[in-house]
Amino acid sequence: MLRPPAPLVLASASPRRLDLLRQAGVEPAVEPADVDETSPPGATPESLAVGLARTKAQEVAAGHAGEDLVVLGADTVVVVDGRILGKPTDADDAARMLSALSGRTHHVVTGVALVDARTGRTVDGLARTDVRMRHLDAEEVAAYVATGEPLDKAGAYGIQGLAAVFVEGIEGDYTNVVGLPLPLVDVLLRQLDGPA
Ligand SMILES: Cc1cn([C@H]2C[C@H](O)[C@@H](COP(=O)(O)OP(=O)(O)OP(=O)(O)O)O2)c(=O)[nH]c1=O
Repeated sequence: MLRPPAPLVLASASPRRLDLLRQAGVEPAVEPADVDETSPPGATPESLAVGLARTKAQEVAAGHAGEDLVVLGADTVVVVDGRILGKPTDADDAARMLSALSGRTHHVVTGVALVDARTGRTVDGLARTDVRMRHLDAEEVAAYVATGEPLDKAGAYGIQGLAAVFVEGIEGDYTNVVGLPLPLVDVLLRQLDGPA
């Protein structure tokens, strides 16, 4: 279970992140951040994920300056062949992403940032999980995309949903793949509460 030092605000519209926090015993206020998620040229997956997590958390924390709250931001990207896959723009983009992941091992990176709204202190970190996906044929990809599940998810799949069938194995934290690495959140909450 997580034990935040102050009430938590989730700076995210992701229902998966809310579910994971609830699973860990926390009922956060939800205040999605409105940030531009396009990848700047030269960004690495790690710098992008952590940078966006910080931007999301700091934007929401700015609206609560001085309040005794902890704001959590996160960003998840899928990486294959060094290429960053965010959320697909449409069904064709989703099908392209799934074809790129078919029969391969890729990795999922989630950046997490916590901001103490009272002091402005920010801590961040990232988690990485390798995911091995079995071969998917074109007809199967089309059927999966038609369910709509891939469209709001990085890499165009949900390991917690229908795509569980496609995943042969993972190396690393499962909750990271779903969108919020709970063991990392625990470490960061302790860091935020500890000496500077
Ligand atoms: C790889 C993978 C991603 N995802 C989801 C988690 C995230 O919601 C989403 C990645 O997009 P993000 O941009 O990280 O998050 P978001 O747009 O959903 O929410 P916000 O920006 O407001 O924080 O993909 C899954 O649900 N299952 C998976 O297996």
